[in-house]
Amino acid sequence: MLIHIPGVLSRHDVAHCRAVLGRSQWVDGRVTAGEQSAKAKFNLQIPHDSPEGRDLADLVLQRLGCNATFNSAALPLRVFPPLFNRYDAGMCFHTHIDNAIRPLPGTGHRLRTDVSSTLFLSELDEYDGGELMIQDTYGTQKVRFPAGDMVLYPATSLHSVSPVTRGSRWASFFWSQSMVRNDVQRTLLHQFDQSIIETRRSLPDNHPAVLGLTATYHNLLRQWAEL
Ligand SMILES: O=C(O)CCC(=O)C(=O)O
Ligand SMILES: [Fe+2]
Repeated sequence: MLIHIPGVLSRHDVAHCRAVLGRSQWVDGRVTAGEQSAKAKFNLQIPHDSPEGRDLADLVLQRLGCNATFNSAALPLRVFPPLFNRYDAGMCFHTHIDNAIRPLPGTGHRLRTDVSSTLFLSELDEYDGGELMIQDTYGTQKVRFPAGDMVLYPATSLHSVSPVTRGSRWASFFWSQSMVRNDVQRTLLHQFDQSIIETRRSLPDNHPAVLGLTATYHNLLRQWAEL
């Protein structure tokens, strides 16, 4: 399922990221692409081992850590340090699938990419085109959100970024390994969590219905989580 998370970064955060990115060295985006996607990828990136890239990745990780919707929807076990990309006019990323397994920089661990994310850093009126096109079971979804907003989608989806025809589209993108690998189970848990939150608006936390729903949520997570 596609999930839109508004306001992951504040306006101040977005301005800070853009100022730092504006004075950073951009390189060909193919540095992190797999064999097939390298042939499909025409964009620019900040190297993740650059000091600017690391500082901004830490900022995004910090904001993700306290974002309740991201934690409920992705149920992250490991998060790849966010990368930063840019598509100037004429740039695009043709249809591809993200690599299933990625080395986690500097850790000796690997990460299975269950959930893909794009966190937008450009406002909608700053560029034309540049839609993230995600193929899911309901057809192709076209995604373009305001700066600071993020989309989560199953990493199993074929996706592309349509050509930018005016301006420049800047974003952060990364992958999460989820405690719950299966997208259907993960989506059910997220919807269940949202229903519990709704129920707690009108019932006290010690109400038997709230206790029962909370117990079932945790027991389902216990059944399905892999650590
Ligand atoms: O720029 C985006 O929104 C997506 C980037 C992407 O699909 C990738 O780098 O694999
Ligand atoms: Fe991708």
